[in-house]
Amino acid sequence: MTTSNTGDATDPTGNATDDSGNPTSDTGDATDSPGTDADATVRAELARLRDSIDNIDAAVVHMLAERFKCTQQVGHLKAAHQLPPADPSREAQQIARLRRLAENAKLDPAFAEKLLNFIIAEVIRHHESIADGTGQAAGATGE
Ligand SMILES: C=C(O[C@@H]1C=C(C(=O)O)C=C[C@H]1O)C(=O)O
Repeated sequence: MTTSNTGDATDPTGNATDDSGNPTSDTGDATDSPGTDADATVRAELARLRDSIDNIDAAVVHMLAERFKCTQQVGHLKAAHQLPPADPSREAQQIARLRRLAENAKLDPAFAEKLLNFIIAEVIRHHESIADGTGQAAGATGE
């Protein structure tokens, strides 16, 4: 719910809800309204799906953290051997591969490409900082 919302919304069944998603017209008696059971079912399904979304988001964060630990090491290796921060031919291979994986997984390949480019741009920024001496020390985790 946004903070700018002043009026009551309706839930997915069209019933009036308050800002917490609770029915405003329901007296709380499970037997008095035909909409009550449906409301509870919808809320339970929404909560179940949101639990899965939260688990997936946590997995994404942990996987990204592991990826950045690897790329930080690559950055130090490159800086130590005067290699350039970016490697466009490697990136082209990764993008082609990720687009194929996305298509097979029924994920929009253009979205997958944008996401990878966003991540790689951040990695290259880190590598540039490591090379110019303003980056994170080797082995530092920030924890
Ligand atoms: C991590 C590297 O450095 C850069 C970042 C990449 C990435 O985040 O996957 C890929 C290529 C490089 O532009 C690398 O060269 O492998």
